[in-house]
Amino acid sequence: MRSVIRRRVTTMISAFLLQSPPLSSISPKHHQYSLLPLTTQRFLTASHSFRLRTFSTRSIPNMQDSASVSYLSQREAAEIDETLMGPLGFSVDQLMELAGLSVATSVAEVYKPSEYSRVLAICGPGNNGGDGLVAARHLHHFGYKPSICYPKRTSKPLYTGLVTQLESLSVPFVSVDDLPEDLSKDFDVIIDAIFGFSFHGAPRPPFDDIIRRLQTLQKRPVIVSVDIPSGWHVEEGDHEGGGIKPDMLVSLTAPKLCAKSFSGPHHFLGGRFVPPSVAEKYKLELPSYPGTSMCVRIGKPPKVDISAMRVNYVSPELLEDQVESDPVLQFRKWFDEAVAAGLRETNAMALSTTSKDRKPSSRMVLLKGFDENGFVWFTNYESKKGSDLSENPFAALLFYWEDMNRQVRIEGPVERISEEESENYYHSRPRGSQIGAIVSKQSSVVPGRHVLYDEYEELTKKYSDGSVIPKPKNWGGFRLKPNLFEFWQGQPSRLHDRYLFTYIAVSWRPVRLQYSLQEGNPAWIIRRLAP
Ligand SMILES: NC(=O)C1=CN([C@@H]2O[C@H](COP(=O)(O)OP(=O)(O)OC[C@H]3O[C@@H](n4cnc5c(N)ncnc54)[C@H](OP(=O)(O)O)[C@@H]3O)[C@@H](O)[C@H]2O)[C@H](O)CC1
Ligand SMILES: Cc1cc2nc3c(=O)[nH]c(=O)nc-3n(C[C@H](O)[C@H](O)[C@H](O)COP(=O)(O)O)c2cc1C
Ligand SMILES: Cc1ncc(COP(=O)(O)O)c(C=O)c1O
Ligand SMILES: [K+]
Repeated sequence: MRSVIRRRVTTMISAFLLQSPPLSSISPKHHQYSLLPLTTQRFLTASHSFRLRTFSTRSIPNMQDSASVSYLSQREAAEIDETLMGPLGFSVDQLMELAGLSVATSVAEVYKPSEYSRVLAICGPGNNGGDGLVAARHLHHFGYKPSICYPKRTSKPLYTGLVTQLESLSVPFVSVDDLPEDLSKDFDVIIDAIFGFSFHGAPRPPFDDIIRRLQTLQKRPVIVSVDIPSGWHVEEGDHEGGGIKPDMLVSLTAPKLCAKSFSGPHHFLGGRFVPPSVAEKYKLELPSYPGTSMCVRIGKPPKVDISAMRVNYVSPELLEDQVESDPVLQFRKWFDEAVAAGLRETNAMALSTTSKDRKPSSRMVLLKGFDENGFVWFTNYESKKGSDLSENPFAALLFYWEDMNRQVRIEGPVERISEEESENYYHSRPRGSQIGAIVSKQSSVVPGRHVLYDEYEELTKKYSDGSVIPKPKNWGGFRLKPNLFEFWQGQPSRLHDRYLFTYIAVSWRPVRLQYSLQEGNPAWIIRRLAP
């Protein structure tokens, strides 16, 4: 019996894959690099002079050209939905869960709960409304305070289950009559989950009135539309004008044709469940999703007002008795925490040097070790920083661990490490990087990339037998011996915690200290600084 069912399902899937004609209106533009991820394609088309390189998906924003993403008609959207839930074995609950999660993660990418906690999800009678219920549940778990307006409930177990789940989280349900006239007083974000791709005709009560209120609000919360801005024609968009103007649209599976006329700042796609067979069959051009994310930004990068860009840092307080008396220990603690938090390149630091004419310059380098003797990095001694340091052997290091609202400054004299230490480190590096260090006369002018590549190829051949690649004399490490540290922990309203550690020769004793010497490490003086 089971094998008969399996055979039937297999036949259905093959029939679906082989027979259904591709959707005419979504035929992709011919693309020279169509087998590459879209991000790479864009990179290649934009700049042919660069060689192909792979990006870590976490490292570049996924902003796709809207032209390179497929749009679906109403019929096509419904057909894909049926296919997913038919031969491809998905259930509606599953797709709704994935859709709602994609909406919640998209909201969380743009509207942080610290500023946009009060969310109202207005849910319609169909699956679009169900997506709104699921999104509200996830937003609750992400730290938002959602409320639900769900005037036309259905009695299907899927929906009653979603309502029960929200009620068990004490998420309030508000009736249309109880909604405040001015929605911006009570809500920071409105999730428009009223109508999705099955909307037709003109909105009927009570949704006509709700949509009218969303259109006409003067001062309003941000509006996030799920799949379709409610009231818009699924293909023509806001063809009569005067429809709602969402700030964010989260398209599901693939954007519908109406999304072409979406001009708001944030267009996201949540469809990280579309099997490749569906994308291939319907010739869908879909962006790649970054990392483990359920959503990806599509459309044009948002226009930003740089002067209004700011983050209000919210962190646990850092009080006097919480900082270590030994700054190297304190650094280790924060460094370990940053590594544990999964920050990328925790050891990347800005290194500032000055030349003999006292002009400063900064660049990033990688910290390769630290202890009570100092902080070590490697470079070319004949580079700009190398010559600066021979002219003025003092430097400043700066770490910024953004996700943790933390900054560390370190200053002090610098010296070269021993040849032996440099040799050891050099030979621990990948062979390609060792050859790279020979090839690069760092900070000198190069006529073109080919010069570097030619020499690199030549040396790669030369050392292809695995023999030792000699370290160039001018390549090695520097060690900064700190006489100053500052640990900075971002706090709300710019009232940050800052602790300055200064190294005082033991023979010298300051008279008035704002913060006393601590036992065990008499040489370091710790003072709190005003932010
Ligand atoms: N694979 C996917 O793309 C997924 C999509 N999901 C979400 O599902 C919606 C589509 O859901 P569906 O249930 O088919 O339709 P809607 O939510 O758009 O709404 C249908 C209900 O709305 C009523 N309706 C339609 N027009 C009107 C109107 N003018 N006024 C009032 N009410 C209207 C309709 O009633 P009818 O009596 O008119 O039939 C229905 O009750 C899609 O957009 C996604 O959000 C899945 O959740 C995940 C997978
Ligand atoms: C994250 C990051 C880490 C880097 N690490 C090093 C490094 O450890 N050593 C190095 O010589 N250059 C490193 N670089 C390159 C430098 O920033 C810089 O371009 C190069 O050293 C030349 O600098 P200079 O001309 O000021 O000497 C790094 C760049 C980045 C973005
Ligand atoms: C030119 C150069 N040298 C050295 C380094 C240090 O890193 P590693 O020794 O891990 O290659 C970097 C890191 O980006 C670099 O760009
Ligand atoms: K909607």
